[in-house]
Amino acid sequence: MTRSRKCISEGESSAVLKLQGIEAGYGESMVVRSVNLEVKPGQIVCLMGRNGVGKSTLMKTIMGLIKPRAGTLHYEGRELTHASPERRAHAGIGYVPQGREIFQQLTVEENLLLGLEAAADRRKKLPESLFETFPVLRQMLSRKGGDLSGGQQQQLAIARAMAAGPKLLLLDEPMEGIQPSIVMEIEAIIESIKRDREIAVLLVEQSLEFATSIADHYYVLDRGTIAASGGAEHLSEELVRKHLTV
Ligand SMILES: Nc1ncnc2c1ncn2[C@@H]1O[C@H](COP(=O)(O)OP(=O)(O)OP(=O)(O)O)[C@@H](O)[C@H]1O
Repeated sequence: MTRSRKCISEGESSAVLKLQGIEAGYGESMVVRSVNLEVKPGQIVCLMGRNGVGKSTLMKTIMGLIKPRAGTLHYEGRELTHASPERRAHAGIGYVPQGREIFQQLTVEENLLLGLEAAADRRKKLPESLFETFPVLRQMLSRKGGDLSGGQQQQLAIARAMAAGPKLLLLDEPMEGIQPSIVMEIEAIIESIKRDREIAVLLVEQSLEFATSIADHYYVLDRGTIAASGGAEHLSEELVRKHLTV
């Protein structure tokens, strides 16, 4: 008895993100229901599901942009269920929303410097490692964000979220609306994050092929609840037919 309790508490403390019974929605409508989800340090976790099932709503709830109606959120063992988005960012959660939302009129450098505002150590200088992951951005520091291609803007959005050195990165459909040739560049960036294992990633992604090739773990959301989860090697055709095809 004592032994099993110990195991449970060790499991809890090792998660970088742990959601228990999360419920969230808009006005009268409940979109996300009873969601339990866990991301361990350095893991790549894929959140999958058809359009409109609540993936973005869940990501916004994790970032604190939508207040949960029930449930708890722990980040590195600390409860942040009711913390503001700013507090979560300072704690080490980086977020790249669907559609990127970079500042079109600001330069690449200014966009990146804004990302530093979330840094817990109030650093003023962009880390050199950022340009090792995103070499293309170094040559574009003085260009306006809006002048970059779709793929470069996505890189900028991810780099901005990484500038402050997060421990958890939330990526909401980073490949959406990007040319197939550029998709590979974004995939390579996520692969390099995985290689370093310093940042855990919760990734909304529709491509089964990519999810199976990169993720450690997957969750399938169906009408707001977790319909399936497991090691990414167990993502099956049957599961896809049942929960992912339209
Ligand atoms: N601001 C909002 N106000 C009211 N309802 C919303 C709002 N945003 C989303 N919804 C509704 O919540 C539900 C879930 O939307 P959400 O964007 O979370 O789904 P999703 O799984 O991310 O879909 P997609 O893959 O199309 O982005 C949908 O029915 C949507 O219409």
